[in-house]
Amino acid sequence: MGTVGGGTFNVLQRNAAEIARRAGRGIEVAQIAARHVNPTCDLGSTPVTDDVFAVVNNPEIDIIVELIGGSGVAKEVVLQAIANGKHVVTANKALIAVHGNEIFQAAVEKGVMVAFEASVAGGIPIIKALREGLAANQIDWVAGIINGTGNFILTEMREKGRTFEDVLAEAQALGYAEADPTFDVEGIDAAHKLTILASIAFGIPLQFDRAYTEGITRLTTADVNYAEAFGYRIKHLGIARRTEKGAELRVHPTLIPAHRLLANVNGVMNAVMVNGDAVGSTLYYGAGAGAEPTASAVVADIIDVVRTLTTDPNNRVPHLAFQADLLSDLPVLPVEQVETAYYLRLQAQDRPGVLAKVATILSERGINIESIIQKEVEEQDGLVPIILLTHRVLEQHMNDAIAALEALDDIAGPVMRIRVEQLN
Ligand SMILES: NC(=O)c1ccc[n+]([C@@H]2O[C@H](COP(=O)([O-])OP(=O)(O)OC[C@H]3O[C@@H](n4cnc5c(N)ncnc54)[C@H](O)[C@@H]3O)[C@@H](O)[C@H]2O)c1
Ligand SMILES: N[C@@H](CCO)C(=O)O
Ligand code: NA
Repeated sequence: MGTVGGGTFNVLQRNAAEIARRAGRGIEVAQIAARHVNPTCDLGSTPVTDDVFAVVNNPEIDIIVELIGGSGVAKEVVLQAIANGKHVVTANKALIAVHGNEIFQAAVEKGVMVAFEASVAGGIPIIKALREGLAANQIDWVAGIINGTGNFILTEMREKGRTFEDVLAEAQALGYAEADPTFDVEGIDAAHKLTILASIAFGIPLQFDRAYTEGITRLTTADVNYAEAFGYRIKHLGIARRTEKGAELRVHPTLIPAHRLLANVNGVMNAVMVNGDAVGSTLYYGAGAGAEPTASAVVADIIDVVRTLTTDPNNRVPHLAFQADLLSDLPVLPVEQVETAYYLRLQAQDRPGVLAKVATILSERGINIESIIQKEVEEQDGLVPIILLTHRVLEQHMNDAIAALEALDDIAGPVMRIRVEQLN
């Protein structure tokens, strides 16, 4: 009965009549396990226990809705529910991304469903869209803003000049952040969600440990402003792309052209772009976190499960969109094998010839400069910033170039690098 649990209870009560008309039968909250009753809920006579396994083992119950979070007791709850022949609905992306292969296998063996729409992009029905609406397509890439807390922080910093810590505290108070908010700001939560999206898009097993993850904590206002000067915005994106060599799976701050719709997704809103070979580019937008937006997805899953109760278990929509025995072994590429364009910001000594040395290091590694800004103003200690955009290059060549740049006497401190995507 936390944020999402309370929201789910309230939506189920408020919309009970509409939900029953859709599901074909009433849906009753038979029992709740909670440490504390959520003060937004009027429980009436609904029984509450503090023993979650009392619910999981209650023979009167058909569907267990797991809204605890994490991979501790939540994993036990889900596996025990499956073992007891109950269907499961969860919002827990950490659990699905890390233990989903095991959980789905157990569910298939027992002939039960595990539904997890709320786990990715909150209320946006992106799993439904990918798994069913786009089932005709070969999906080429998926790119999205899939952490509400992080996007809220970046938006408030950019638009109102607020500090990182101040906005994070507000996101926590609003119920957007994970129990451990480093999951939000270090990109772990987004990597959990991207792992799930990539599996459903490409038909590969869940491989969270292969995802490349970079957070937003190192971004500075200067980078945000320089990006704008080049006509870009910085967004924290999850990107999954199918290439001939394998699948890219990466979460990192990204410069995207300011006119793209994704660049204009602000606050706690999420958006996911999906590119399919038949449909082209499609975009899904909505609230990525919060009690009732997330409950919207949880309740939709409950309705889905209720409608499917009478379906032959062998004939249901597969958990990962593709038949469980037909997943592909397309490898997830190490990030060094990923090709992107780059934004680089260097702190250079204000002496002649520095720019030429920088250009030489880049060109020796086949890296073309697209545009460059060299600030006239000294910022500090005789240093002037050089900001440049490159054409696309393999990450391993860029790593090599950055190491060479950082070794120059004329360059002070680490080089700031942000990947650039055109998303077309
Ligand atoms: N908050 C959001 O906007 C959002 C959006 C999408 C998905 N999610 C996911 O939903 C899940 C829940 O998130 P939340 O924000 O509601 O978290 P929360 O911390 O508000 O709620 C979790 C609740 O679980 C309770 N709990 C913990 N252990 C328990 C136990 N053994 N028995 C009974 N209750 C127990 C806690 O007391 C708490 O009330 C997480 O997996 C989260 O990642 C959250
Ligand atoms: N902490 C998550 C909740 C939604 O999954 C977010 O901010 O996006
Ligand atoms: Na969703």
